[in-house]
Amino acid sequence: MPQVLKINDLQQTFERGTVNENHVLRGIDLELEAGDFVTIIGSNGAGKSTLLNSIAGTLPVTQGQIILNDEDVTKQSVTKRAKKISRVFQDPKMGTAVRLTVEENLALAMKRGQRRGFAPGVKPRDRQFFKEQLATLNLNLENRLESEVGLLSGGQRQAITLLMATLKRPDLILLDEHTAALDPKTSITVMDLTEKLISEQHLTAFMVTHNMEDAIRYGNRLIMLHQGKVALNLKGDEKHDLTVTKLMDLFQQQAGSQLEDDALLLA
Ligand SMILES: Nc1ncnc2c1ncn2[C@@H]1O[C@H](COP(=O)(O)OP(=O)(O)OP(=O)(O)O)[C@@H](O)[C@H]1O
Repeated sequence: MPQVLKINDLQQTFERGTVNENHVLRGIDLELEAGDFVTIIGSNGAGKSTLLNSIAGTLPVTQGQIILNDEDVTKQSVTKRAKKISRVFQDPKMGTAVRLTVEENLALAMKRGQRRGFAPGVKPRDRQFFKEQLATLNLNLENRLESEVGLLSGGQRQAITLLMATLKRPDLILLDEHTAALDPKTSITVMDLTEKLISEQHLTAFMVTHNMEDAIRYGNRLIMLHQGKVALNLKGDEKHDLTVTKLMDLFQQQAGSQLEDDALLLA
């Protein structure tokens, strides 16, 4: 499988040189192959969002390199990277424009990477395409093309955000606790949809989650961040056969300390 992402010695230090200096990422080395779906866990403040922010470019890195499809993007602007990397956040309000309709939001997503005009015009041909895509979500959204997104439920919005993030196939998709704000039933719907979109389009993905069961159930790889480093990097059978107990044991062997279940599960 071709390599999609390579991270070399990524370090992130906040408030350098002050009493509040915080060395959050302390040398992360990671390689992702095409189609890898990596779940990321770690206790509060472990640096999960910081890792995604560094990859997306919203944070300049203190040290290290980020290579995406053989291109060094470490110093590239967020806008330039957004053509290749899409992101879904925890808050359903972040991914969509509330005052625009469902089809206008999708039309904007189709223009990712192009210069956007002011009017999010929707061509009849695209409308048909959006309808087909929305129908695959099984949320009856294909009949809500002209509804303002702000009127939809959190789960429906998160489903649309996912569709928008994958409409123009990204090289990498970053999911930052994207189901954490949803009720348990909706969360399962959105997770199933996530898995379907990732596998159908053979996407390469990172998914941060506080839900250990989800981290174990989904994806082909699992990474645990601890004290600014990758404490566990599980793939293949190790990932496939994982249970919460095995995960805790592995962590204990690796870190030499006991993992508090709560430290991972509590947001
Ligand atoms: N822009 C910033 N400036 C200063 N400190 C920051 C910044 N972003 C994050 N931090 C600090 O870096 C540490 C790691 O934060 P981060 O949000 O990456 O953790 P996380 O693993 O995603 O945690 P959580 O599970 O609580 O979301 C925290 O101590 C946080 O306060």
